This record gives sequence, structure tokens and C-alpha cells, in this order.
Amino acid sequence: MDRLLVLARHGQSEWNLKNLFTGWKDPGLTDLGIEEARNAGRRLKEMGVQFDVAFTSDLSRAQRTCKLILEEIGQPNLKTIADQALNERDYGDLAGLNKDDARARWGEEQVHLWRRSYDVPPPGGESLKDTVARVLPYYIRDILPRVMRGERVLVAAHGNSLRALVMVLDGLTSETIPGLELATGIPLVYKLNEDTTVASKKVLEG
Ligand SMILES: O=C(O)[C@@H](CO)OP(=O)(O)O
Repeated sequence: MDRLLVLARHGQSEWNLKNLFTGWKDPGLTDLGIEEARNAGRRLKEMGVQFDVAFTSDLSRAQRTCKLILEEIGQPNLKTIADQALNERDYGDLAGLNKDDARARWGEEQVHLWRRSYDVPPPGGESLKDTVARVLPYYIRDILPRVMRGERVLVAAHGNSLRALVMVLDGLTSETIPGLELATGIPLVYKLNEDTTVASKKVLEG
């Protein structure tokens, strides 16, 4: 039995393009983002991937990406479950600020800690640790049981909500997680073992 779990970060958003902290704000995809999402779908189609269910967040950039992937693989009406638990990390007071302006104001190192450390929350927002604390229970309760039953599952979500999941799946630590970057529109194709650990992982680049 293939225990298939595909994780896809949304395509480029309007605020990715403008270099703004986004978090729970809800900008749409750019034309490039739409193309990235379609391309992710095409790559999955080339691999012959089909899904039994899709999960996405409460935010439109992830939902649109999910829809575009499903259209490309010829499953436009697949059952799709949207949940706030998969939302991007809440960037708190940084949401809407330009990332270069933030570096000029608070310094490169502080901004890097806010963006990539495990446990330093941005002002008024969530650390990655906080994000793991909401994503992981949802994964264990709602997503993983389906994968273990042999359902082929797509999760279309966000840079940091997916970093939270990849941290758990790949066994990364608070020391190694800062080095993990997820590109827009590049699906990660996991197959799981019977004991829920990772059997294989393929990054669908290009
Ligand atoms: O702004 C955000 O919400 C995220 C993802 O775009 O940014 P970062 O990569 O800095 O965590």
C-alpha cells in the first residue's frame, strides 16, 4: 500500500512579490504564482499522482494553489478540507511590513531569528514552535489517519506551516530547522512506512 502524502507550498503571492511579511493576511496569487501552482500540478501529473482527498488552509493563496493543482491533474472536484490549523504562521505586528525595512530597523540577526528560529516569536505573533503546536495535532488527528488507511493525500499550505510539518516528518531539531527553506510551488512527495515514519521523500523541482 502506498501511504502517499504530498506537501505543496502555495505559488508566489502578491505580498511575496512585494517582499512583505504576510502571515494570516490574505493576498492572492500573482500570475507567476498561478503558473507555479499549475506547474506543480503538471509535475505531479507526469508522475501519475492522483489523490483521494486534499487539505488546505483558510487562506486564499493556499486554496487557489490547491484548486490549480487539482485542475492540472484532472481532479477539479476532489473533496477538499480547509482548516485554519494549516494557516501560515501568524506574523503578528510584522504583518504588512517590508522585510528589508524590518532588517534596517531591527537588524539582520533579529529579523532572521523571527523568520527562521524555532522558538523566538515575532512581536504579537507565533514562533515556529507555536505553529508546530497547532499544525501537529491537526496532522495527527485529521491527516495522518487517512494516509495510514492508504488514502493519497495532498496538503496545500504555507512556508511555515509546512516547515512545521517537515520538521516533524524529517526529524529536524531546533538547531537544524533554521536551514530549511521551502520554495513556492515545489511539491514534496512523501511515502510513509507502516509506523508513520518517512519511507521516501522526493522534491519535485523544475
Ligand atoms: O511572510 C510570510 O508569511 C512568510 C512566507 O511568505 O515569510 P517568511 O518566509 O519570512 O517566513
